[in-house]
Parts: sequence; C-alpha cells; structure tokens
Amino acid sequence: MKLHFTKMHGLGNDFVVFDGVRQAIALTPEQCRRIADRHFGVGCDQILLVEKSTRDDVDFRYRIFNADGGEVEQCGNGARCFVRFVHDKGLTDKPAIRVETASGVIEPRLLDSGLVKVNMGVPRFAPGEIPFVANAEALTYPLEVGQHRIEIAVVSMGNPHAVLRVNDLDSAPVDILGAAIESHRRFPQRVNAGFMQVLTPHDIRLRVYERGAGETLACGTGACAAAVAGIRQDWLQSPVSVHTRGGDLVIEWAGPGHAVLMTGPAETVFEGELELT
Ligand SMILES: N[C@@H](CCC[C@H](N)C(=O)O)C(=O)O
Repeated sequence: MKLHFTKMHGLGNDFVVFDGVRQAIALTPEQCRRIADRHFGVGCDQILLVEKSTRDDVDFRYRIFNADGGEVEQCGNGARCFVRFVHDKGLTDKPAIRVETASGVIEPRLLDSGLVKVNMGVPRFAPGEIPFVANAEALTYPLEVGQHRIEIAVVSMGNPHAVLRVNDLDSAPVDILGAAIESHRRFPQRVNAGFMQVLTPHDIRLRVYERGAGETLACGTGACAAAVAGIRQDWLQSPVSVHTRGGDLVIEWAGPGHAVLMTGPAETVFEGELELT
C-alpha cells in the first residue's frame, strides 16, 4: 500500500505527517520504526497522524508516535506542524483550531506572522500524574542516577518531563545521563529529560533527551516544562525565550492553574510517497 506523506519540522525536531482524514491509516509500532529509521526509512523523530475526531467540540484528532514505535500523549513542535499541515492541505481554513490528543484538547493558532501559538494546557506536578515515584509532591526531588545524585523538577505537559539545571549546557552529559534518566525506575512510563542552562530570568538554553527518540534538536513540550520548572523555582519570569540547538521558542506562563502558551515556527520540507508493508 502506497501512502502519501509530508516531511515537516519544528526547529529541527522532524516529523513524517500522514493525512488520516482523507485515507484510513493504521500504523503498527514496527511500521513506525521503519518509517522513522534514518537509513532504511524516511527518517524522523516522530510520526504524526492527523485524523477526524468523534467528538463534536474539536476540529481534529492527532496522534503521535515516537521513533521507537511507541504512541505518546503530546508533542509541542508537532502541534505547530499539525496546524501548518491542516491549512496547507486545505483540511480547514480556521486560524484557531481545537485538537484532541491522547492527553486532552490543545488549541493551536496560526498567527499572521506565519508563526504558530499553541495553548498547551495547564501543567501538572503531582507525582502520580507524571507518573513519578515519590512519597509526596515537592518543587524538586533528589534522584540517584548511577554514581550521581542530581536534583530534578518533574512536570507533566500531557507527557512526562524531568528538568535538570546545569551550569554549562555544552559540556552536559546529555546522551549518557539523559538515557539513564529516561529509563529510571522512578519513571514507570519513562520520561523526557531536559537539561537547562539559565542565561537571564527571560532566557534559557535547553537540550532534551527525548523518550523514545534520543536527543532531538528541539522539544516543544520540553521547552514548556523547563520554563515552568524555572518559573516555579523563581529563576525565571514569563515570557521565557528558550534557545535550543534548532532555534528559539517563546514560552508564556502566568503561574499555577494557568495554561502554558508556546510560540514558534513550523516548516514543510518535502512531500513523498512510501510503500507500507
Ligand atoms: N518532540 C516533542 C515531544 C514528542 C514526544 C516525547 N518524545 C514523549 O515521548 O513524550 C515535542 O516537541 O514536544
């Protein structure tokens, strides 16, 4: 079966996007891994499947699969690419869209500037909602990782994040420590591990070792989680510019109980067809 796809990216976090509105598409974890493979497939960090929703209070549903084949709850850079995709494909002409994801409804909006602003919902911190194994809720938690004892904040942006502050992002052991945090036994559903360097109260540098994809050039939900974790600890003030290796995002958060707003670009790279076996 031949499937049309669009290759997109948000700050270098790249996606293979399928139109599941006009054609019925079901992907197995093995098929996702093959599509995402950078040598034998198209290559991407995540696969996005745009579908009709059965709910009448939303415009679409979109599903997200990591490069390792696992379906996940949320994707910030993907949300911006999703909006650009449904507009470019003529699936809607509404600038503001309500979208069902596995972890709830988000509201992306295409701005006149061409950037996309997404209401990513209210962040959650209770250990059970991450999920993270802890006796009680705290601002940060000590975590034993191999020989190291690190201090992390945990945030759910619909998907799970651990955020660690470092002094120098360039020398941070993102690969080794990121992989160890991702599969730490205190995160029963694994976790995205963010390494944040605070530059000023309104600027951070961020690298994220993503669950199911390894380090990516940018992570939208990771940027939201890092900004929120920094604001809660009084290191940061909204708005926060998040400088990733793929470019910049702006995150706004008015504090507990408020939704996180993320603004950034979404780009189409090319269109193609692939044989799904
Ligand atoms: N790149 C994404 C996050 C994708 C999902 C994540 N790896 C997870 O497993 O939760 C983003 O931009 O937010």
